[in-house]
Amino acid sequence: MGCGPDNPHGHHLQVRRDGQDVVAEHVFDERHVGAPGIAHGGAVATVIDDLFGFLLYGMGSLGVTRSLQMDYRAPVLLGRNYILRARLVERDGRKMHTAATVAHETNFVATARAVFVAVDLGHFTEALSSADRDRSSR
Ligand SMILES: CCCCCCCCCCCCCCCC(=O)SCCNC(=O)CCNC(=O)[C@H](O)C(C)(C)COP(=O)(O)OP(=O)(O)OC[C@H]1O[C@@H](n2cnc3c(N)ncnc32)[C@H](O)[C@@H]1OP(=O)(O)O
Repeated sequence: MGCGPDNPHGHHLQVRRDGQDVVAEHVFDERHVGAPGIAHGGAVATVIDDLFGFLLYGMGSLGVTRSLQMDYRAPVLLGRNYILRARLVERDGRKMHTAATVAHETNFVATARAVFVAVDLGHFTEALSSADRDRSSR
C-alpha cells in the first residue's frame, strides 16, 4: 500500500535519507480523495506510517506501529507536491518514538507522532502462516 510497485492503488512512495531523517516527495491524486479536492486523512496516515517504516529499516530495526497519532493542521490538497519528513525522537528499549511532518513549501499541513515496537522476523512469518491457513480453510 505504501511503497511497493505492484499495487495500482498504492502510493509508490520513494524515500531517501537526509542525515538522520528520511524524506519523500508525494502528490496525492483522485485515488486518495476524501472530501472533493482533499486527500483522505487515512491516505495521509498511510504514507506517514510507511515513511516511519523506512526510517526504521534504515536504522536496521524491524518494527511495527503500536500507535500513530496524526495532527491535521490544514487540508492536504490533491495534485500538490508535499514534502514528507520523519525522524527518530527517542529509543527506549523495544519502543521507538518517531515524529513526522507533511509540508508544502513552508506550510506544515500535518504532523505525526508514533510508537513503533521492535519485533523479530517471527512476527511476520507467523502472520503469513496464519493468513495462509485461513485462506486454505475457506
Ligand atoms: C516474510 C518476512 C517478511 C518481513 C518483511 C518485513 C517488512 C516490513 C515492512 C514494514 C511495512 C511498514 C508499514 C508501516 C508499518 C505498519 O503498518 S505495521 C502494521 C500495523 N501494526 C501492527 O500490526 C502491530 C500490531 N500489534 C502487535 O503486533 C503488538 O501489539 C506489538 C506491537 C508487537 C507489541 O506487542 P508486545 O510484543 O506484546 O508488546 P507490549 O508488551 O504490548 O508493548 C511493548 C512496549 O510498548 C509499550 N506500549 C504499548 N502501547 C504503547 C503506546 N500506545 N504508547 C507507548 N508505549 C506503548 C508497552 O508499554 C511496552 O513497553 P515496555 O514495557 O517494553 O517498556
